[in-house]
Amino acid sequence: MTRFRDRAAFDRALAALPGPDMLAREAAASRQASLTKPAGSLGRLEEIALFMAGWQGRERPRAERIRAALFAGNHGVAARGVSAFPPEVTSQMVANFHNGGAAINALAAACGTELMIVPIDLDRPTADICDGPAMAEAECLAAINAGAAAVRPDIDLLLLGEMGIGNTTPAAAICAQVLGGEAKQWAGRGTGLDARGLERKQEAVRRALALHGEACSGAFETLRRLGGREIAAIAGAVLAARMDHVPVLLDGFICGAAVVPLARDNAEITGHCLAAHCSAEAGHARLLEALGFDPLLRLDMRLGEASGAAVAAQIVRSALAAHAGMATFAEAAVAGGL
Ligand SMILES: Cc1cc2ncn([C@H]3O[C@H](COP(=O)(O)O)[C@@H](O)[C@H]3O)c2cc1C
Ligand SMILES: O=C(O)c1cccnc1
Repeated sequence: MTRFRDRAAFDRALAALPGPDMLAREAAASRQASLTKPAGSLGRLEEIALFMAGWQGRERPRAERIRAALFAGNHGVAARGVSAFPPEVTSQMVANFHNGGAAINALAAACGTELMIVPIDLDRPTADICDGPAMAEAECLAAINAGAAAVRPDIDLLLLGEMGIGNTTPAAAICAQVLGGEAKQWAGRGTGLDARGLERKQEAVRRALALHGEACSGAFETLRRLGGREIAAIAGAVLAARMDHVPVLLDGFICGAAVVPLARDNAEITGHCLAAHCSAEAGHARLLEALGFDPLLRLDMRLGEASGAAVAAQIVRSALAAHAGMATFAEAAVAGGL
């Protein structure tokens, strides 16, 4: 199924976002108030349980079917030496994901999530964003739909992540374009660039903004000009998840940057998303603040691949285990507080 037939369908979906099921959320809140603990004593775990209840439409939300969707794409701008690694690492890592040898394989197994790897046209890198738009309209739409195709309404929680050598450069360009600020505030060391590499990366972001800035009129056009296939796929998955009432855990800097153009068009888009962690990439803390996210974890991770989301999924599991499994004051014959 193609979720978005054309750019207009994408725009329409973004303009008409469904909200959470407030009745289910209220039912979950009354259950929570009756559980054998001082009110509020499970802190953010309580908020997470209510968030999940609202988006799943269940008083006792589930974490049985968790899917990590990992999108991969290649980037023309990588030829400018903006990454510490060569572009062929993208497809080599996709092979590694299939063989079970990457960090995300271990972390997804540790928290019992299904792992879906979606390489998108790896043999056709996007155009260099310093020279022209990253993608043609049809290519961007196809990438957005590849992201949307990873979403099913029966998923309890969707983790999103990416792999694409060079992709912190388009991510930084998107942030600088939509959120403002200097290229150097958004361009970080990525996979471990040295000082000269960092200068090349900042220059690439400046050139991309000078070329595309005024033409980035809305979410689709910003993703098409400055993004990449895996970035557009994440944006498509976030929007499709909202349409299907599937809660989302966003991974790191690149994943967050994919949401930034959507949030400029409709700030409500972040409602069904949690930020898994604050990565060590330079611009991530500022990005999270701009989107209004308070990340679940701060572990100085800077990997991508949905790795931070897979760790944070354990916290969501814990929140739901307490919410569904605890006894009420009445059931346990424990005296209630004042
Ligand atoms: C072996 C390896 C595994 C990775 N897994 C994720 N990334 C991460 O690094 C890349 C972004 O950083 P930059 O913009 O500096 O290239 C993305 O592929 C991201 O997912 C990796 C990078 C490498 C080298
Ligand atoms: O924040 C991230 O997820 C990240 C940072 C650097 C490189 N790859 C991913």
